[in-house]
Amino acid sequence: MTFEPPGIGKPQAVGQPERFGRYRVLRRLGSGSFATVWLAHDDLLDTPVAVKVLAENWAHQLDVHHRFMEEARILRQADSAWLVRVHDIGTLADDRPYFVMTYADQGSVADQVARGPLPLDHALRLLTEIGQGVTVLHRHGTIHRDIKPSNVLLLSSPVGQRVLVADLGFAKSIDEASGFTAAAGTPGYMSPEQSVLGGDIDVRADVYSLGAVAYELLTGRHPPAPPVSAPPSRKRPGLPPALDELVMSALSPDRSLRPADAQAFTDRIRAIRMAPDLPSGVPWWLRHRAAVLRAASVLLVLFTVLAGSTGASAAPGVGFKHLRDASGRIRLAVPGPWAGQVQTAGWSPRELGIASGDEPGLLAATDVAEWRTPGAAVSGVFAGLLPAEAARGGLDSVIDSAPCSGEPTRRAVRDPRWSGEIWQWGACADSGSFAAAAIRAKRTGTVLYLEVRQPEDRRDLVDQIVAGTTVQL
Ligand SMILES: Nc1ncnc2c1ncn2[C@@H]1O[C@H](COP(=O)(O)OP(=O)(O)OP(=O)(O)O)[C@@H](O)[C@H]1O
Repeated sequence: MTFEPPGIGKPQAVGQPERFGRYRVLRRLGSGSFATVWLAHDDLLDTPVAVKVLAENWAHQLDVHHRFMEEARILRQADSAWLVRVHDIGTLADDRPYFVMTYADQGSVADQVARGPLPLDHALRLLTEIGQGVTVLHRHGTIHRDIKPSNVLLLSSPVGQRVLVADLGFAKSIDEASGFTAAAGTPGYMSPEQSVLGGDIDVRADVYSLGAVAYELLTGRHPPAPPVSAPPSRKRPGLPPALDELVMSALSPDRSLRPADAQAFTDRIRAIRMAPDLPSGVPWWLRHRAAVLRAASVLLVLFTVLAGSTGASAAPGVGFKHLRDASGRIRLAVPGPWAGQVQTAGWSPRELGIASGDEPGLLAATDVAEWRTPGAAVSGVFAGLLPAEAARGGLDSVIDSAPCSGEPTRRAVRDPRWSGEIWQWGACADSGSFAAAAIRAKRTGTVLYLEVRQPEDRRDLVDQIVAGTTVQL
């Protein structure tokens, strides 16, 4: 949520207009504090565009009108590949101004981080590009003042995605900002000096926000209110110490301790990215955060979906529950006592650093929220589909860092329907045994990634879970 000066609210609801000038309106993309953004089509140049229109209830407020025009001017003048580009500007019949921008067709960085912490190399690439966008603004003599993941949009490009820094609604010229400045920004991302009414700010306010964005991309959460005392590695062990140092210095309440500007911050991110020993991927215990959060939001957690408990296929003393994921493709047989909480909403192998969208996935555990916590006394099974090419190199290509200390026992899957391998650690972080498996259906070639956590080190249970698993095409 954006912190707004008193008296500022959301724009009034408006119906869908047909056109803004030559731009044919397709649909509404969203509304901010002062404006609504529409997806439109430029029929003359045959290209989609985003059109930002000042809200009716603010059209006669001179300072808001001025700020809106200023946003368009800065973006036009800066004219950078790392910023949203402004192509045109106009006025509606009722005198409201609008400006026409590049349409960012891949959502925002906030959408990505909502799925969980990002693989390190991906997070560093995004930070480099965001830093370049903010550097362009600083060179132009502008402080953004509201850098956050939802204001960083993504555009598809021939080599993947490109970052576009957007929403300069609070931007201020460096010359004006040294005097009296109204408080503005978004809690969680704004520097301590921005929340002081009348305080003076400089480009280092944006450096603080860059630090906050870095913290969120790495840990999945924005930092606590300043002063921030724990580095991101506290939440995500294994990060390079130089990255911890950079994020903590950017988040320093004393701005003289921060990197001098966006350029200095970005140069240090680049140097960390180039280090030969940079770890990749996301530690295994962070992977399911996204799935758990998504499940919580759609209330899929906390009950067993398809019951039908039977002891027919069980090991002595163990009754199995048969479960199915939301897509209906994965079926699992899980020891009944472990299936107290079930989340069926899928997962994203992207969180393992594998290029892929959301895939079917299922987690059944005694406590789904603790699944990723090392040392937690949790038992259960996770199963998620993998793109076939991702597992071609076996488990080596899926697990990038050892989830437990010591060497696992490795064995091939012996099952009439599945091939693949299982790695099993007998004692994992003092919390029982952990097994990981990448298994390929012999008939269809479908690949499934499995994890089993259990208090004892029973191979027979892992084998039975594999044997009780089916995947529909
Ligand atoms: N160029 C664009 N391409 C695609 N979507 C855009 C573009 N510009 C803005 N949007 C989307 O339009 C919506 C409104 O954007 P806007 O910048 O007006 O406000 P906001 O950032 O959501 O809120 P606030 O200004 O209050 O912080 C957002 O969902 C944003 O992602």
